[in-house]
Amino acid sequence: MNDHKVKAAQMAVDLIPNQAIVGLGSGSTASIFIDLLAKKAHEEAMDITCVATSGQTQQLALGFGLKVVDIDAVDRIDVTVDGADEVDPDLNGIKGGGAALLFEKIVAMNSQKNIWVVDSSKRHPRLGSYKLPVEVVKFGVHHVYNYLKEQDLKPVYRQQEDGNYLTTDSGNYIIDIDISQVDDLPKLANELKALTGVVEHGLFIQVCDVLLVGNTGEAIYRKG
Ligand SMILES: O=C[C@H](O)[C@H](O)[C@H](O)COP(=O)(O)O
Repeated sequence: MNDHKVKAAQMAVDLIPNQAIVGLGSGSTASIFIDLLAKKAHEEAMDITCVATSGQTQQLALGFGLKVVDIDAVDRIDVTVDGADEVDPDLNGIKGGGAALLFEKIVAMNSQKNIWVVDSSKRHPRLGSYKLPVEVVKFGVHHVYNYLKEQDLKPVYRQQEDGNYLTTDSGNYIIDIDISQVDDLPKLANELKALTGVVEHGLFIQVCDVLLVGNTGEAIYRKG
């Protein structure tokens, strides 16, 4: 296990109160958080209810003995802990490296508080080093691809190891685009959302409330 990820995950576990309804993120750092949360919940006999952001996370959490319910079985989510692929100084970020962006965003947007757990390699002065995942329904996907290409966003279909296009938990494809030359990211986010066939994108703007950085031990709070 990566020590920096463990440290960030442990910092997040320390912020989870008893009787919380917790959104569980996806990815390697979120997985460590889930492991540590389950241990704490067991040791301290905490009453924790969880909502998962992917099938993989759900299986993992159930395997650790956590109580996981459907998102529509709860009226609120107190706090969600998730990883990120890239984070800027305003705590805006790119997510979806593990293709879980749609459920992650749904859970995040319905959470009272969003905590991201990262190491400092994820922090960048501006977003765009990491490719932005765009989740697109299969029907007519190539037309969306062509449009993104025309916009000079250098689209690439996300593939599995066997060469087939990766399919998300919702049965969609992922197209990764290059946003390194895009200045107005909120405008791009709106344009992508308005594009027919696009289900979601991995730009998370003003979503993260607290960034926990494992290797420095920092807790950075979003301003405003
Ligand atoms: O779809 C995946 C998620 O957005 C992850 O939270 C993100 O890719 C970060 O994952 P990791 O903690 O493994 O770097």
